[in-house]
Amino acid sequence: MDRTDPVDVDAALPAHRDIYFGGGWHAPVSGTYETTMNPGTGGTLASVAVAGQADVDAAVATARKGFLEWRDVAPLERSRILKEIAARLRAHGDELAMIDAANCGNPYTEMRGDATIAAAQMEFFAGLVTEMKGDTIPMGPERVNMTAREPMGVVARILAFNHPFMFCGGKMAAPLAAGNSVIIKPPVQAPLSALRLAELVDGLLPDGVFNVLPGGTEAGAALAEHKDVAKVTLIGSVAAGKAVMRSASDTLKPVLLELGGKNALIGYPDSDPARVADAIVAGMNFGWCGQSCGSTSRAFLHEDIHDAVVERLAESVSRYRPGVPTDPATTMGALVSREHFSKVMGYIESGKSEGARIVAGGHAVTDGPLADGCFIAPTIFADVTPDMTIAREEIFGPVLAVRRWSDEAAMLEEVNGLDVGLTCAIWSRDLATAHRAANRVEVGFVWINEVGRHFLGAPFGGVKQSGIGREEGIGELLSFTHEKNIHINLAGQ
Ligand SMILES: NC(=O)c1ccc[n+]([C@@H]2O[C@H](COP(=O)([O-])OP(=O)(O)OC[C@H]3O[C@@H](n4cnc5c(N)ncnc54)[C@H](O)[C@@H]3O)[C@@H](O)[C@H]2O)c1
Repeated sequence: MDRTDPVDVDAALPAHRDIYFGGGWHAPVSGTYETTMNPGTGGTLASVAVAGQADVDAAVATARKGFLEWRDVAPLERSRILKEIAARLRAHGDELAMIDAANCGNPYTEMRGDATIAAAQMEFFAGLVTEMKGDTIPMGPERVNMTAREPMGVVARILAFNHPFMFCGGKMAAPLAAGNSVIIKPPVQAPLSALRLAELVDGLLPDGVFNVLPGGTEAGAALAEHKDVAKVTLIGSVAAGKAVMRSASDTLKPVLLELGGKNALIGYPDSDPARVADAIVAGMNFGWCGQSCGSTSRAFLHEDIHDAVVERLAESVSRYRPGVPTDPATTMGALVSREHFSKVMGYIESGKSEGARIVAGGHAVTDGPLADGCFIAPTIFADVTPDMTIAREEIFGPVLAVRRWSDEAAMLEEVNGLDVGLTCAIWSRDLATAHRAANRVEVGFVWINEVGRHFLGAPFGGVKQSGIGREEGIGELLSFTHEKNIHINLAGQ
């Protein structure tokens, strides 16, 4: 099946809407189900179980049993099974992409890429199973002292809504490769692709090794608090990150937090205005409505190039036009929910009322088939000042704030002036200038003359309140292990 003939949404949806753990499907103990929406049509897609404390307890117990079996599976056998999962993800990429397009509003064609990335992440970590290596410490002929890396136990992964399937498929990879069992808590707005993944993977792993608990804050908090969850991770907002860390503190479990950002793209005076304009648009991830933690949503343009760049932005952004997310021709989708749509529209109104100048967009889109969906035109504000709300808060929507600068030190101070620090893109023909700036920006990931891309193997994560820990490289695998030191006295008996 190719992109001109995508699968039917209804046919792609999972048959199961309950909670998946212990290798089977379970109705929620409370009997609670909630409808999940199609933000492109405003219609209802399905009614999905909401896991509560009792479901979390039952799931963790089966995950613990699954772990005890999985940790003893030989590494290369674990690798073989993970590669089989990856093959299923690739084989079902069309339907998974269609589920996400319908459930979270991102364009089908972009989500097709997400399914491929999830499979690639699975293959990447499957290839690293033998890299959980320890050390030996010289102790002379009578003693052996060594460290071994062991899996931790049950790992809970709580996920954000912007790439539902890619996060579910990709983030289970490292903990499973290291020999842990995994409980996925998919995003409350878009749980359906995770349920489909459970259907696809069912039977490949020992029971309880992979589990999916749809639900909201109660399920997330119960996982973070649970004494038999060895590590909890979150992809989500700064506020949720703080809540998860607080919940985890009662049992002193480690956390891995991938949180929000308000990232800068810096244009130096020697850079090419046309390239910078294209980079600004690309870095915003307008395809999925700017709903990306790494979006460079603050553009700092030197006064020598500011006007030349800004005058190109409207044309550069014109290739993104909101459309029906499930249509393969669509270049820009819908925001994930009516609630989030209203929040983003509120930010746009604040930009207008606080005196910023609209260069593009600034309004909802309701033409024809988009009438009942959550669509907003790609929006660019110029003449933004540092005190404006749109210059300071993560909007997580298709809204870009352009700043003009002349003094490098003052510009860098402003770039670093927020409590978050995830990514930064730097544009200059002079690598010394760019490298000096890369050195000074307080973030975890820097692009020079590039923007937006992730590179499998390169560690991704934030500093300050953008998070704790790194993903997408070998460090992610090792972060799901702990070191045990074993000392042997060969002459002891
Ligand atoms: N750094 C990254 O890699 C990355 C990637 C994608 C998204 N994000 C961030 O995610 C945010 C957007 O996603 P969102 O709206 O789904 O975020 P969110 O914080 O509202 O929710 C994220 C997840 O956390 C759960 N959750 C919320 N409160 C919780 C609590 N108190 N205890 C336990 N679980 C809780 C939610 O149910 C959901 O599954 C943005 O801030 C974005 O920057 C970060």
